[in-house]
Amino acid sequence: MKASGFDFSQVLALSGAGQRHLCGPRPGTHCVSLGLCSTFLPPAYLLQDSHKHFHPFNSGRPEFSPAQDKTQPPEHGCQGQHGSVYWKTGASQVLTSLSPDLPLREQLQACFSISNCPVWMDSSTAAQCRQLEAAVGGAQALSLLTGSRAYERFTGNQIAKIYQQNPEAYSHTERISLVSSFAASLFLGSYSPVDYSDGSGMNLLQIQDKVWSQACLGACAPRLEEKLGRPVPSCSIVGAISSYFVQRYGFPPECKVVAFTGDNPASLAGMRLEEGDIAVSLGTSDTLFLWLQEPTPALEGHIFCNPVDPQHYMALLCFKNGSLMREKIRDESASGSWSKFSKALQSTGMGNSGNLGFYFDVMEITPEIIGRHRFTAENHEVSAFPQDVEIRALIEGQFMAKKIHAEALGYRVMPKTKILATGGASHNRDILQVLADVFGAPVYVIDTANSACVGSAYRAFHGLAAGTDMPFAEIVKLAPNPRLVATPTPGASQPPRFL
Ligand SMILES: Nc1ncnc2c1ncn2[C@@H]1O[C@H](COP(=O)(O)OP(=O)(O)O)[C@@H](O)[C@H]1O
Ligand SMILES: O=C(CO)[C@@H](O)[C@H](O)COP(=O)(O)O
Repeated sequence: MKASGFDFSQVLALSGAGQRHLCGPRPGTHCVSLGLCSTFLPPAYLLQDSHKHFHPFNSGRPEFSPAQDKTQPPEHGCQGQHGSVYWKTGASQVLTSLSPDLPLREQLQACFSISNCPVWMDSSTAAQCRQLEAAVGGAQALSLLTGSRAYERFTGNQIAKIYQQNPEAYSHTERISLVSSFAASLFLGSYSPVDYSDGSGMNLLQIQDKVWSQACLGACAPRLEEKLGRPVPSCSIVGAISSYFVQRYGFPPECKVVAFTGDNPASLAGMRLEEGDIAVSLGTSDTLFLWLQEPTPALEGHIFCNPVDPQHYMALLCFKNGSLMREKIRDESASGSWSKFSKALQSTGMGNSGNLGFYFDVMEITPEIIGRHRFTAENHEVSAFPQDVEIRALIEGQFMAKKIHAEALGYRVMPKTKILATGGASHNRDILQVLADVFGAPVYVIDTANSACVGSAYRAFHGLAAGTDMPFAEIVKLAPNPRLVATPTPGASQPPRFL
């Protein structure tokens, strides 16, 4: 397989992202960079339930076979960051002695102490968040320590809830994996450590010292450190491929597994972000991230350890009302058609004649707010807009919120700033034009919208070379440059005429 200027057929490393994008192994190659599950891991294993939970190994769907690899669409469940998997006492022994004659599902289905595992869309842990913040001296103190104030989806709070509501299941848990380290564990045939970058999405890791915070662990659940294992740098080789994959699927025994990470850190690697750039991922959620030399934790947004440079950091803002909200407005105001949605953007002007809207059908993360709010140029709140105005109000409102929140964290659009767009909605040029106009900066896409997937491939190369101290930039220097798709319309940064 060749992609992005690299010949991946020589790669004997696996590196993944807890995400649904994947380049799986293809006949005659040894490479793999993968996003969690999709076509390679049997979708059945990680089937997702309304984005709230996923079920390791219990969906009853057909077992993976190499033939299925070619036919399964890469859309079946899995999750991004923050999801967790609970291995039952004794599971490690099963994992290390898998028979290549049997499917994973058959052998592992009894290995989990929790069958419906929480994923990032679960926001039911507000009480645990308040307890965690109180235990470490408040939201700001927690943010300084772990890079984020307490967030409902962050894994420490999810673990705390499981411990409080189901102490028996918790006490029968010998290991807790993130979705990313869970997938790596399958390939290793033993428990994989959590990497620093995905580990930063747990409210448990001291992002500067790269160790679990004893105060946070103690506030969440007892004996948690031993269940999590020691975190490792994101570019660590965590071991060799298990004999199960060698014998059953023909992986070369020399194949190494590089620590898996979350979808957003993997995307940062895939987009080869440079200082001053902003990456905007328009997936199920909308996320915005950038490379930071120094951490600047705040009460809004997150600071994670950087996945490709252990000395540096990345910032991330997550907006829950992203594509699913756009789909709702598309269905209501554009008869379910993206092309009609685009026409509405083309037929309305920048600034929407002063009409402004904020659309949060589910409780938003940044900021915590729910409901639809529409305002006319005269600042009157109204309950509806004409269809075309509604569509532009949604898209302009979404991007204005991103810009305002990013600036509150200290981001500044610079003359050399590139906006790198990825995710499903980055296929839509008209949406990207609004992005360019609101930020006043050019928008680029990389060859594939699956930046997390390609980032995992780069990380695999980087992991193999890490012992040689080769910087990530050197690893990706042959990759194609991002493609310019939208530049700000002249006058976009001027105050609108209707004011
Ligand atoms: N042409 C389009 N215009 C706008 N949005 C689109 C378009 N095509 C796909 N999408 C959106 O992309 C989303 C999926 O993005 P993707 O990056 O695959 O998701 P995930 O976050 O699950 O990886 C869908 O929810 C869909 O609304
Ligand atoms: O919670 C976050 C980031 O903190 C989300 O970005 C998840 O990582 C899921 O991403 P999508 O699959 O919805 O894009």
